[in-house]
Amino acid sequence: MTNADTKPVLKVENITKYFGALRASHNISLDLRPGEIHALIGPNGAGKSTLIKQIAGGLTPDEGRIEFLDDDITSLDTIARARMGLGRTFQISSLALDYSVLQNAVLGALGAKRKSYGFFRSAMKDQELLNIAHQALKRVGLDERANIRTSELSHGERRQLEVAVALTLSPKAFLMDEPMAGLGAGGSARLTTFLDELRHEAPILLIEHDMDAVFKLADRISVLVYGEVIATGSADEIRSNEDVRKAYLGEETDE
Ligand SMILES: Nc1ncnc2c1ncn2[C@@H]1O[C@H](COP(=O)(O)OP(=O)(O)OP(=O)(O)O)[C@@H](O)[C@H]1O
Repeated sequence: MTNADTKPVLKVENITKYFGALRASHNISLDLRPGEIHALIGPNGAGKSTLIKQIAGGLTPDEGRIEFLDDDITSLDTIARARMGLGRTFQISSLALDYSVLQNAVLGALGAKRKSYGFFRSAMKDQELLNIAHQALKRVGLDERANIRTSELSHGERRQLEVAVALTLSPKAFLMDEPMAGLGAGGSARLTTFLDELRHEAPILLIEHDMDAVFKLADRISVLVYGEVIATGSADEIRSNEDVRKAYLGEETDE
């Protein structure tokens, strides 16, 4: 289902971004609506991560604007956007590997609550932060691993922990950059089920190379090629779109 009539939570309007002479984003417009998973697909180097970084605040667009919950956030930094409720999981892990699973989750909660402690061990005694952290870990199925060093987690568990850290923010929208990467079939299936539920709490803009997951989960799919959105539509519309088949899905079947 798509809540086609509901107001978007996030609106990207005419974003253009150059790296030197390379136009990595070309006049991109898309939105994210309540309750939906909007997937962003496209060949390697199409500009998916560059777009997500501009939405998250790590890169500034040369042209265009970004609106989140009716506010123009184009000039806000990553931290301000996160505090407004824009949650993000990264392609490259941002976890502190020497810290425990629980400590990583508490770090997330600490940022969200704008609390500061001289020593991190004091934060680890803050019951409010601990509750938020445990709750987030429970939701992704990692609570029993709370006291393990993060470096000892499997790849799949680290991905789960990244989602838990994002959850400590109580996000109003999620940006997820390849959350399934490196997961086995079992891990991928579990994350698919989880994201399927999570979308009702906060919609998800999802970059994902796992086409099975994309076509199973996405209410809408946008296809990015050479920095341009060449199509947006339902899974069926995208599957049968001739331009998309030529530009992208044809390649995918050869891999
Ligand atoms: N900081 C940068 N400086 C210069 N060029 C960059 C920078 N970041 C990305 N690019 C280039 O911009 C283009 C888009 O890259 P981007 O990583 O956004 O693509 P992508 O669709 O996310 O690719 P992938 O699926 O491989 O992750 C590529 O040609 C890339 O080499």
